[in-house]
Amino acid sequence: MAEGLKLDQKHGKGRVRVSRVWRRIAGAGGGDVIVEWNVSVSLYSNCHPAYTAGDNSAIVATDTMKNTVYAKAKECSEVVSMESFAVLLARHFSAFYPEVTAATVNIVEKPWERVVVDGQPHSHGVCLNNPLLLIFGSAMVSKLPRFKLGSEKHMTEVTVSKFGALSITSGVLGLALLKTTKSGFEGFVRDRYTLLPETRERMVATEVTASWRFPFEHVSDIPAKPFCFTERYEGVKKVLVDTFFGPPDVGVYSPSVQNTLFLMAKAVLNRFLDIASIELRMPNLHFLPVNLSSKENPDMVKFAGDVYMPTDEPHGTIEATLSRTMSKM
Ligand SMILES: O=c1[nH]c(=O)c2[nH]c(=O)[nH]c2[nH]1
Repeated sequence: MAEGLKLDQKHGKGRVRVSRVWRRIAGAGGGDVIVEWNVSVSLYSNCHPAYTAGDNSAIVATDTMKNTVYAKAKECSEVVSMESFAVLLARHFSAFYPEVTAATVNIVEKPWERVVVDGQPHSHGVCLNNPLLLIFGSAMVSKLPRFKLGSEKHMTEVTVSKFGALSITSGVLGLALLKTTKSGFEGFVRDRYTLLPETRERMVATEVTASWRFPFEHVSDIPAKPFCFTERYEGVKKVLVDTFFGPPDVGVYSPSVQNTLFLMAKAVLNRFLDIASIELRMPNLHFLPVNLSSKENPDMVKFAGDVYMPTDEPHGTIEATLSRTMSKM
């Protein structure tokens, strides 16, 4: 490497789309299982000569990485969670290639769900965002309490080093939540640039991105139970949503997105001891009160908590990570 320069690099294949079908006998909790995953792979290896001298001898071709995703999907003869598939892939890349020191695998799942026809789970039909859906896939998964909202997606990121050191997170992407009331924002800094009025009555809307880290530090620490990650995903989503909304009849007052975010994160850590930390990103998606008037028509639309203009930009960006320390919070 040239004097005074440092090169950090990795390479991989992004957005490898794979779908795996497991054929199963129809019947109680049965039927075909299909998943659709968008997989990204990054490999850490010493490829400096490729950058600096055109020497590709240490490069695993990204095309090979793509092929491996399909080959490993084929090898999974039993239904696997996407976290388990990510671990399997990351272990393969870091162990199989002498050049590779660590591998990161990201997966985002498209939320296909078994369709229900005449109250009966269909043996081979799935659709996206089915609000009626109560089960998906195998008998084991079907026993989980499903929490169905909308178009949110399940994601995971797994890194495995050559010696099995592990980092594993799961998350939810785009969990859209809105309350028509029980939200306000008061007491913030006021200066000559401030126009926003203080309020104890507003709508609040967000699209939560959450990512929670498991405490497993080595591949051998991963629980043997096949669907523990899927179960945790459903559980975390439910805790996040329940905390955001509060009880169905009275709700819960939110003095800021910041406070609600904190309570959501804390509820997850309190409920699930196998989660070490959680990162929440909660954009504040503004619904602007609509007032329309002209000299001739001063009261065309006068806002009375009824007509809003939904916006998604610009939006507030509220983000925080809550982690366990040794002492109890
Ligand atoms: O809950 C809120 N947090 C903010 O930081 C903020 N800033 C703002 O303009 N509105 C809001 N609302």
